[in-house]
Formats: sequence, structure tokens, C-alpha cells
Amino acid sequence: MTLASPRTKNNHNCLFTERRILLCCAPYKESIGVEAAWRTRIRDGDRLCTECVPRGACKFGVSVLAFDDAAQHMRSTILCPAAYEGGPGVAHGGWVCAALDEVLGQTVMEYHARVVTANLSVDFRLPVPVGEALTGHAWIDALDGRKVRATGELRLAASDAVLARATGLFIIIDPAHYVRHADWLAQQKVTGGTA
Ligand SMILES: CCCCCCCC/C=C\CCCCCCCC(=O)SCCNC(=O)CCNC(=O)[C@H](O)C(C)(C)COP(=O)(O)OP(=O)(O)OC[C@H]1O[C@@H](n2cnc3c(N)ncnc32)[C@H](O)[C@@H]1OP(=O)(O)O
Repeated sequence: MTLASPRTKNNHNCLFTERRILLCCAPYKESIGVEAAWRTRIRDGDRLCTECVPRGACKFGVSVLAFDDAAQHMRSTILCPAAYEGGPGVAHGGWVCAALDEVLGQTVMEYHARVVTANLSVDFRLPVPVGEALTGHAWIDALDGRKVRATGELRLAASDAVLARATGLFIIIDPAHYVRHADWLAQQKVTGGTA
């Protein structure tokens, strides 16, 4: 099976940079359109969360390699940074969750511009080595209204052994989601949550 548009971690050209700015900053101020069509892929390219945009790389060490259009399957390249070591030589479980959230989230965002994770269930099958090449694999299972279900795996690149597996529920949000949150937070601070 041929993987479309292979990308590397350092393949940060202008197009991707523009896209990141569009995806990470603008969506909460103006709509870039709502995708209605299930299994219609909306774009191609790495996306970064707000805080990682200036650095140009995911702080969790996840980068999207390629999307297999035929299989609707996202493959990522991953390296657990030393900062997320938990036990000796192995990743903290929180990093495993974050990496899988990213891998699944990136996959869902290939179809839906704005989603947040509502639920993530992780099976820790084997310790995940720090500083060893890993791969992420994820795919979408189902769409039900605003709910998108996805599954993903973290594998050891050397052998393809599955180290951790997650299922996630992602909710499609509207452009005002973060504005509403900021208003809610401000109100909580005023009322102490009593209003
Ligand atoms: C980190 C942020 C990234 C932002 C993107 C920036 C660009 C980045 C670009 C590239 C990134 C690459 C990838 C990143 C991936 C990471 C994504 C994350 O980690 S997101 C952060 C963690 N998640 C939250 O902070 C959500 C907090 N929760 C909420 O905001 C709300 O609870 C929300 C939006 C999830 C739902 O609230 P409602 O009011 O909009 O909708 P209601 O009616 O409650 O739920 C809709 C349906 O979903 C079900 N639902 C909701 N939560 C559920 C749950 N936990 N379990 C089961 N069902 C649930 C409900 O029962 C309902 O179902 P029925 O339509 O009635 O059938």
C-alpha cells in the first residue's frame, strides 16, 4: 500500500507554517468551515497545538509522517523525550496518554477541523522506551453526529510490537468553543462558581 505525501519531522515548509497559524490561531475567531462529509479528507500536513507553534515541533516528540488515503490510516513517527522518563529508561504513563491523544487527534483532524478529546482509554501493554524510535498508527472507527471515535497504537519501530493502544471519543466543536470557555472561566472567578 502506498503512503501519500510522506513527511518528515523537519519538513516544516512555508505551506505547513501558514496552515499551522491558520489552524492554531484563527479558528477560534473565525470559521474556516464545517466539514459535513464523512470520509472526506479536508487537508494534509502537520498541525501543532498553540504552545508548540513557535518551536515548530510537537513537545511530546510526535510528528505526522503520512496518511494512507486508501486505508484511512495515519502513521506518525514518535520519540519519547528524556524529559518524560518515568521508570528507568521508560516513559511516564502520562506521556503515553499525551502521545496517543496527539496521534488520534491528528487523525480525526484530517477530517474535522475542530475537535477536542472527550474520552481517551489507554491500554499500557508494555513499557515504552525513552529515546527509541516509535511509530503511531491511528484510524477512525465511526462518526455519529458530533462524535468521532478513533483507535490508535504506539509501536516499537524496530519490530512493530504494540506497546500501547487507545480508543478515543472526539467531539466536533464550533468556533466559539474557546471563547465560551474564557467567558465561563471569567464568570467562575467572579462568582466563585456559585452563580
Ligand atoms: C489541546 C487542545 C487542542 C486544540 C486544537 C488546537 C489546534 C491543534 C492542532 C493540532 C493538534 C493535534 C491533535 C491534538 C489532539 C489533542 C486534543 C485534546 O487533547 S483537546 C483537550 C482535552 N479536551 C478538552 O479539553 C475537552 C473538555 N470538554 C469539553 O469541552 C466538553 O465536555 C465537550 C466539548 C467535549 C462536550 O461538551 P458540549 O457541551 O459541546 O457537548 P455535549 O452535549 O456535552 O456532548 C456531545 C455529545 O458527546 C457525548 N459526550 C461528551 N463527553 C463524553 C464522554 N466523556 N464520554 C462519552 N460521551 C461523551 C455527549 O453525551 C453528547 O452525546 P449525544 O449528542 O447526546 O449523543
